[in-house]
Amino acid sequence: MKVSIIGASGRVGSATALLLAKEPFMKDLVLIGRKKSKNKLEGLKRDIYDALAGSRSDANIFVGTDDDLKIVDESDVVIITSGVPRTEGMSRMDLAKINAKIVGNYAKKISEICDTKLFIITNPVDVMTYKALIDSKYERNNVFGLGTHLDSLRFKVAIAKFFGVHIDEVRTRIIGEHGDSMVPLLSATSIGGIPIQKFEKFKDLPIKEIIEDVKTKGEQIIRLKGGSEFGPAAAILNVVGCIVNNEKRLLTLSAYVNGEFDGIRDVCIGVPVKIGRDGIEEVVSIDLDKDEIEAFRKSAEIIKKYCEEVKFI
Ligand SMILES: NC(=O)c1ccc[n+]([C@@H]2O[C@H](COP(=O)([O-])OP(=O)(O)OC[C@H]3O[C@@H](n4cnc5c(N)ncnc54)[C@H](O)[C@@H]3O)[C@@H](O)[C@H]2O)c1
Repeated sequence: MKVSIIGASGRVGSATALLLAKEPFMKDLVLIGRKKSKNKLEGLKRDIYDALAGSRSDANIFVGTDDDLKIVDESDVVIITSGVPRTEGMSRMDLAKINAKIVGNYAKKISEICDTKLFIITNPVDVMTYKALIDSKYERNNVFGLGTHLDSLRFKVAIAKFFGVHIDEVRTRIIGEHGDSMVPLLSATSIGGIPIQKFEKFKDLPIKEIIEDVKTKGEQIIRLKGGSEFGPAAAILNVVGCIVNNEKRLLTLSAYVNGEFDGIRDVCIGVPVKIGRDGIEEVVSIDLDKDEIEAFRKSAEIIKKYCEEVKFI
């Protein structure tokens, strides 16, 4: 398996590089950054090789810059994490125009080099996924973003802690924008296969507080330690693992929807997708509660407005 990470000198890129390099499926890992990041990437490569030796893993690591992007040729997946990150007090959408130029430019250049899958992490991730899809002109199954997968994991942890159960017992998801308008799906939440509403403790679940905590988790981490890295990196690894092992898991990623959900069209947004060797193999259309579909529609409208704004820049 060959995976390239664009923006590998950054927080999320470097944490992802370490996790991926340790996986037995990883053969060639390419770390890409701007020219000025070259030394940092060389240092990262050496550091990861030490970590691999210490954990009895093996992979080949290559370093490249914007000037030699051809090194990504034949990648199974190209992960894009490049961009200006949020600082305290900024919303993810504040970054849309700045980051659209960066992501769009990489998407176009990569598509001129090879056929691959583009996996977008840069925020606002739904808008960036749309931009990457438009500018790469790849088929829609080959372009997807981390979407609300990380938010869903955060929601899962909160539910597991409240009910005092192992995290694997909880199944849940959040759809919509990776941002303020995200939509937690209680209708799709179960513990040990039992709908959450059937538990006696459900009536005491502080759902509003939990959702607010999930929504602000990224901001909390920025305030406390500068930015998140391990959470996103683990979520990214989940997705790459699904592709490599053709797992066909239903994850909540940012995908192009065109009518699968209540007629919402031409936008990239967090939805349940079946992910396997061919990337997004299906956008899984599900029956939502009335308030959930209304909230999802609003979320799609917010993202769509920004997609229109960045489409041609
Ligand atoms: N989707 C998610 O769940 C999620 C989670 C965490 C972070 N993010 C996003 O991922 C992105 C990276 O976050 P980070 O914490 O690693 O940031 P970072 O600042 O640590 O790294 C950013 C990377 O982008 C590169 N970069 C910056 N400006 C550039 C430009 N003009 N051209 C090319 N490359 C440029 C930097 O050199 C660096 O490699 C951000 O947009 C952040 O908001 C998304």
